[in-house]
Amino acid sequence: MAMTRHLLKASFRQLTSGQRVLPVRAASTVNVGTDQVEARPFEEMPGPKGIYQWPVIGAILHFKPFTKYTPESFQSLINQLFDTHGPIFKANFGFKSIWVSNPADFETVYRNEGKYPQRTPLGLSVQYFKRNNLKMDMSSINGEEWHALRTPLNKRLMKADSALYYLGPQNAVADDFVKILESRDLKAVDQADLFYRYASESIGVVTFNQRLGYLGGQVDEDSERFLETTKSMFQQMGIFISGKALSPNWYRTSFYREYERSYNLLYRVSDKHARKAKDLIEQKTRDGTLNTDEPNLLLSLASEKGLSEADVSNIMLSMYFAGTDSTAKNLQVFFYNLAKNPDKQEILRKEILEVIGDNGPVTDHALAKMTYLKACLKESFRLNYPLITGTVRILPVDVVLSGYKVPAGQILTMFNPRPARLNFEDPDKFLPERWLRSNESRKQDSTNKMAVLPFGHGPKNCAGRRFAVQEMYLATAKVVQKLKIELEPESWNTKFKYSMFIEPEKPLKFKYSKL
Ligand code: HEM
Repeated sequence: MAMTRHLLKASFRQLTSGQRVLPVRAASTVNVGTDQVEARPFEEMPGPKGIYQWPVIGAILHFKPFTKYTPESFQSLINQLFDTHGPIFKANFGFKSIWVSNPADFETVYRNEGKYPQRTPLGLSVQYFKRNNLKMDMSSINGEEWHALRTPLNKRLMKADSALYYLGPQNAVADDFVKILESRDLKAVDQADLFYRYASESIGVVTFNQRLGYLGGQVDEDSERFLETTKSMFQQMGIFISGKALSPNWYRTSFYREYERSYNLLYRVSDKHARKAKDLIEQKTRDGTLNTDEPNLLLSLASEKGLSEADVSNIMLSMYFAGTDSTAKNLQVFFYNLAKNPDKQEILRKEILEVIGDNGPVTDHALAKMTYLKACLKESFRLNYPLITGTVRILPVDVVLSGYKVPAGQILTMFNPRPARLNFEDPDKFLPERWLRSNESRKQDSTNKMAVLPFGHGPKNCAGRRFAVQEMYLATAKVVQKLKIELEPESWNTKFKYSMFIEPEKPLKFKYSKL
């Protein structure tokens, strides 16, 4: 029954706790995915009814001991509800939301999200910002406030060279990663840590314009604490999302206080880096060497007139934080899929050796030629969807989804893991070929581009997607170039679970052998 108690705050607490949803504009327009006239009323939308709609108790009944589901197997519960109710349903997991699984509906949602797309923030972080009287971080805010931060960032990110600019330093990070794999007898737990260090070091090159030292060499005390703190914060967020901590909405629980201490440290270190960037800008301005067209993200944002030092720190911290656990965990899953499919790994190795040889760097030209590498990553995202659900939106207008009228202001969760399976032939197989242009059946498989959206979509999509894939391409190309990735027998049939991102139920044990 302990689990039951936790589930009072259940898997969707991030939606319910202290969330701040901006007021929805008047639902004057009806944007339809199907004909509005024929659409069925919202009230008729299927979903668990009766006692399942009751506050609190309704949520509890979905989970153990009443069913076989736990917060970690939440995806399976949602899949079962889709099997029962069809492609759209409404449910109350402590908070009313609409669950959407049809890619055509995703398209309708994104088409109608407007200039300021709204997503529900994590309640735990909202409490931190409120209590500390701080501007919320970029990924937690909506509306004009969000737009003011995201617009200058997008101006840079939309340029083709925004990520390519960092290829040189990020190649060096990937080389260090390979050296460690080559030289150390790694235990499973060390490996998870190493992936985390790789992702943090690589994104640190972008957000803080420097090597932080996580893969050896010099690391100062602040940076090491920064790494440990971001890691433990993701664990805390996982605990919070699965309902295993008391809500911090009414008083500052010890769990919340620890989270607060962690966030304070992140801000302190991030502010230090932003200040350093400002100082460098001032020095370059004095020297006459400042080039505002240089695609260096930190320096160009720091020289943007409309952004304060605190804004720059906010953007960069959001990017850094969002770019650690996400990339680290998904890179591990990618390696798992390559290890499980040695024939595909061999095809990939052939491509890599043909393009960059056995010692060459990964240049932008090389990346452009590595079509199989890109297909492999896309397939890994499809087979093992990176996040627990897919993203959330609250629309400012009424829409029609799967034939039902949906009023503005509803929380819509786009359950991407489902079409990522159902829309593809042989969905349980790792088949990168399905993404290649040369593949005959590709047209059919990709008829709906919305079926696999690991980075969300639209103006509020993942701000770091170019960096995420670049870092994953680099690590994979460099490792596969030099080493064979295999799994120890005990990891061969690993099951995956979700906290925020996908992760193995037990630490993965890889084996690397020199070619
Ligand atoms: C495999 C790795 C990653 C995955 C699967 C991932 C996925 C996502 C998803 C699904 C969203 C929500 C998008 C939406 O609502 O449409 C998101 C938001 C975001 N991501 Fe990522 N992400 C990854 C890596 C990164 C990296 C490396 C960075 C930073 C360099 C980053 C920065 C962000 C930021 C700042 C947001 C919030 C954007 C906003 O609200 O404007 N992510 N990510």
